[in-house]
Amino acid sequence: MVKKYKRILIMTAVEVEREAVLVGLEANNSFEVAIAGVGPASAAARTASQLATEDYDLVISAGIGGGFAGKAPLESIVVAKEIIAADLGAETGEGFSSVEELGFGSSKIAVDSRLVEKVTKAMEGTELSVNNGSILTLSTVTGTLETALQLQARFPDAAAEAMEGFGVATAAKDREIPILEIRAISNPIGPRDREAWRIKEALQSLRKACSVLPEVLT
Ligand SMILES: O=C(O)c1cccc(C(=O)CC[C@H]2O[C@@H](n3cnc4c(=O)[nH]cnc43)[C@H](O)[C@@H]2O)c1
Repeated sequence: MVKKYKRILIMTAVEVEREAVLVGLEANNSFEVAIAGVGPASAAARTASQLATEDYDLVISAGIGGGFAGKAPLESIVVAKEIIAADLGAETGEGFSSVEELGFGSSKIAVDSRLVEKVTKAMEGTELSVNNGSILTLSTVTGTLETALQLQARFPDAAAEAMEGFGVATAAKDREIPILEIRAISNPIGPRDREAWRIKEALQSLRKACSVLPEVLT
């Protein structure tokens, strides 16, 4: 049985994402939707500021994101099973070393699997395609096939990437508040083709995905 939440903070990177989330939620009073800015540093700082203003019992990082080939098609939704800072570590002659390998802490933040299952099931009840997998946080949008393949090799369970999840999750974890990350896929991860990004369509998917949240979570 998944608990019900009284006050939920949703952080989006930019205003168009915030608007999509708000339309989906239909002005539900249990939710606050705030702007994180682009990238993990801004996201962590702004989430921490927001969490200092009120008692929230759930935090969600939401927005558009890139989908890995064969894992998350355009306009589908990914609900994170785990949130991973994929570029937190060191480049070495033998490849990438994570902060875990370097002995500096953790690049992974866990998500409550029962909560993920409940939210995923509810979203599947709309006509959305919903997948679960790790969502990677990167400060740089992946723009080559080589980097995409390297990321898939390092994180075989990854379904999507975006730029804020780990920042939002770090601020939530600091206050021991549970976290979710939800991404609507706007582009494939790989060779950069900005013209092919389906931002409008992904925002529609994000709106639809968020429409189930009041019933599932509150
Ligand atoms: O086109 C660009 O050069 C560009 C560079 C940085 C950010 C953007 C955005 O559109 C920012 C919006 C937001 O979208 C997320 N996002 C969407 N697709 C991806 C991706 O493939 N990899 C990483 N992040 C992605 C991200 O969370 C941004 O905040 C455009």
